[in-house]
Amino acid sequence: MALDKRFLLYASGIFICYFYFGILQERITRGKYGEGETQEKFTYTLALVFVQCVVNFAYAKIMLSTLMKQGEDKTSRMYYASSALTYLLAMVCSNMALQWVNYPTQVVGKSCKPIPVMILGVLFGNKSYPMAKYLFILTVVLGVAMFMYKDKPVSAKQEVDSGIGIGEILLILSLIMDGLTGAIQERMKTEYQSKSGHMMLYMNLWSVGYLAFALLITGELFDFAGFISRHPFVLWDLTTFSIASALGQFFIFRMIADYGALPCSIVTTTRKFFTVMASVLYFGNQLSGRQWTGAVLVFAGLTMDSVYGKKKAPKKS
Ligand SMILES: Nc1ncnc2c1ncn2[C@@H]1O[C@H](COP(=O)(O)OP(=O)(O)O)[C@@H](O)[C@H]1O
Repeated sequence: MALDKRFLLYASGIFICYFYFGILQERITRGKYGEGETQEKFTYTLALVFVQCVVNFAYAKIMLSTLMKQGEDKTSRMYYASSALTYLLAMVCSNMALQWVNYPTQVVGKSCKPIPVMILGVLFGNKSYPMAKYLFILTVVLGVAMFMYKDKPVSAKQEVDSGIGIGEILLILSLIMDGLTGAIQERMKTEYQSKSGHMMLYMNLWSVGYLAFALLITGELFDFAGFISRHPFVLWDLTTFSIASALGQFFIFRMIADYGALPCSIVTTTRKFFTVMASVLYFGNQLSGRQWTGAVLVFAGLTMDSVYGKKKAPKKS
């Protein structure tokens, strides 16, 4: 992973925008709306992702017709249609998983993202990496997972550990979808030299189409409209959330187009690690021994990767 100025700019953009995105996402989805008997929760995942994709699309459209003209796009529409589907399924599966596993488990699970991105990139994205890179990425992922994993409080009632359940299966499916999305994006780049703005525009356009269909079929659109009319102030949070999402995704697509899906997933995973680390330190908590080991592994893996991970393996034909 080359650490030039542009890379650092994109990484900072992702860190800042998704930090704000995370706060708003939690405020919207965990907030309580109304008082007493009529109090309700926000349960409109499809609608939330729909609004997000509409704003992402609009942002890409505005950028492409003003500041960031990127010329003609020859990318196969099949690639946009399929990557939009895998990108949506990844989000839907990880959200659905929350019905069976708790939030920290979901974050730890999803922090393995660089692994499927790497493996499926090699299998389906025509990518190849030097052997050492696998080791560095594994070190980073292991470090992040060790850092984030929460021991169950001793006083809590021991639940029967059922091993792999529906929640875990959904997380694995979500990771596979993330890996496929990255692999298709790599193919777009090598076969059509697809540009960041075009990828953002069309992936979100297809997603809006799929989601509009799903919203109508499930009837969620009407429930969501009712919710908005009962709690119109949520529109403000939805707007700022979507703007953070569009700005963040802009950097994500720049990162993918210029550096690839794997460096992008390493940055997003490292971002989660830093967010948790900042909150531990901010609240004056001590890092546990396991967390220290995790942090050392993350830094060691990232440093090794930025120093030695650059060498390209011979390209597959
Ligand atoms: N390869 C990608 N292509 C398009 N959008 C992406 C990609 N990777 C991440 N994103 C966007 O960034 C958001 C946050 O991603 P990330 O930080 O990796 O967390 P997670 O996937 O666990 O939700 C995703 O929900 C998605 O909207």
